[in-house]
Amino acid sequence: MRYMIDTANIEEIKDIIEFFPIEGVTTNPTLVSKEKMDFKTLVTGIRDVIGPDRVFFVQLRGDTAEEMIEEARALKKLIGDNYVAKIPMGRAGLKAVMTLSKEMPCCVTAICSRQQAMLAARAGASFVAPYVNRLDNIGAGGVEIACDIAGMLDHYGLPCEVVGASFKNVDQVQECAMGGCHVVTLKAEMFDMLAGHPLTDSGIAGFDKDWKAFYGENKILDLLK
Ligand SMILES: O=C[C@H](O)COP(=O)(O)O
Repeated sequence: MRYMIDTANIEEIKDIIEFFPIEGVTTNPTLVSKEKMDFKTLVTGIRDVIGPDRVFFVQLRGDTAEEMIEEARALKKLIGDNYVAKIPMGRAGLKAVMTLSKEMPCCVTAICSRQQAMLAARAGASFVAPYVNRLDNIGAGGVEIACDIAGMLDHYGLPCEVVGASFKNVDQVQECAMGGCHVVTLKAEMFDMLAGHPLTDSGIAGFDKDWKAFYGENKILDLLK
């Protein structure tokens, strides 16, 4: 399973990509609006921070397939080949994917059922984004749906990956990993939740104490001089 960060906050992105293995940035209209910035400045700012080797998902806002197609082409021109067109599930979205997927990778988002994902994949989407926590919150089994979708796509050999979205805890992420989800996109605070463990902290503190008992404040390079 690979990781992306789900934010439009440039400072969060800078921080997380420095310390964690992040394949890309996903955004949505809520996250983008939260930054209260000129849209073009924000998008180019994120583009410049993540560079050309990480993917950048920006969600389209058009009401029709034709509007979405125009938006996606303009965004690709601005961002580059690492742009992924994030397209809301629905009739217009599927129609847009059938054209756009010949020009750029597409992610169909707001996926809440297995058949939505299957339709998106058949339309040509490279990614589908099921909303894990939002489904879990209503007792609809978000983790199970995301994992079933991953299994279904792999079973049929479809070139489409699950980007699990909307996570609130480590268990959801881990269960998606065990269930074959290809990617998860997480809020910034989740990365430290995944990386941390009290036994890790106490183990490392023990090494530090034992080292200092003999070598004091010397570091390895001091002792190799
Ligand atoms: O784009 C979709 C978001 O990842 C949804 O996340 P959320 O449920 O935390 O708003």
